[in-house]
Amino acid sequence: MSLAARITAVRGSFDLDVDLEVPTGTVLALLGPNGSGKSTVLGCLAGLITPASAEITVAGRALAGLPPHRRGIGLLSQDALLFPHLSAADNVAFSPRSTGAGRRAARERAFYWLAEVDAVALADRRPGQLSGGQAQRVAIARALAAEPDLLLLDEPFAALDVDAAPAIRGLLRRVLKTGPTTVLVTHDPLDALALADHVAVLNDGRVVERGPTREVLSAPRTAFTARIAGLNLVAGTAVAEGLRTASGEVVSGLPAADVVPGEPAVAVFPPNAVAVYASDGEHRGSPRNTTDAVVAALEPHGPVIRVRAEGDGWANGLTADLTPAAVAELALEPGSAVTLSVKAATVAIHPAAAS
Ligand SMILES: Nc1ncnc2c1ncn2[C@@H]1O[C@H](COP(=O)(O)OP(=O)(O)OP(=O)(O)O)[C@@H](O)[C@H]1O
Repeated sequence: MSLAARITAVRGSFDLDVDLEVPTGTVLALLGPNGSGKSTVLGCLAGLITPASAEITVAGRALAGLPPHRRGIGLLSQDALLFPHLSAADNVAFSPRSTGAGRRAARERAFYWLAEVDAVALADRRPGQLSGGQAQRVAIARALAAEPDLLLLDEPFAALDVDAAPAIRGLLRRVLKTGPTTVLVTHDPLDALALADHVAVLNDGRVVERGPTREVLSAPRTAFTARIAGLNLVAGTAVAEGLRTASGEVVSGLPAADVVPGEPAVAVFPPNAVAVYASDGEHRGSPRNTTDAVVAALEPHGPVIRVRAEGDGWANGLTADLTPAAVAELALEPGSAVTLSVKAATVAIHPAAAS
């Protein structure tokens, strides 16, 4: 059920004007800094905020003007917001019950979804007896048990502690593979990488960039997106020591807890983790994660110079931040041959959406 939306909204002195297209069954991440309008977009889609104007269709059905409960939308926010007086199973069964399912059918559907999120053992507990991560599992089951045409995720990991977040992120990645059309709001590019097929970058109420997640985040076309993303990304398949690229090179790094060997993954590291050496045939630095490249461009970036590299294999498109003095010492200019080296300890390996 694809989503098409064109929304304008005014909140005090803030105005929003966005259009979004999300193909059936895919995940769009809305990425942007605080106050850029992400929650306003979700609120308008969900029917919780009245827009100035809105055309919203899901699978050709017009939603604007419908009350929230008739939109066929599931909403998952930072906090699980479970009904405190109901057990986990009854919280999940509430969704199908509210759309007309009988008691037994609703309970069956609740247990199906509790099993999907590995929470059957929690079925009889009240929300007060659940940890934050457990409650969020139940909330995911509740959102999906409604079989929504459109799922809205509002910073779903923001309230979880750092230990719980990777498991929930992994769980969402699994259920979203075959899940409904989804809009994910986040300010964390890693969430977008893990879950989203496409991203739209919001700034000050406008979409400033959009496209396939990896493409946008690894080669941002606007300085604004580069500031948000600001990361080097190398895509491939997770292996024990890190990641193997499509051309067979291995990038060593530290896998996040939810990385599964053999599954799509990205290696992520900041530009200031990349060391640049003159290419004199001698590889210095760590022998791992060392590759030859050519300087494609040099751009001032605040107090540093950002060196953009091109080359065969994983060096292509990497950026490195150097001091002006280092750039002068190495006599770097476009076309200079260099060797790049990245310490494995600075490389994080994360699961990635498959596309
Ligand atoms: N009730 C309100 N009245 C007036 N202005 C509001 C109201 N709610 C939000 N705003 C303004 O609307 C703008 C967009 O807010 P919104 O919450 O959509 O941004 P966001 O990208 O979701 O931010 P965050 O990441 O902080 O949640 C902000 O400038 C905010 O100050």
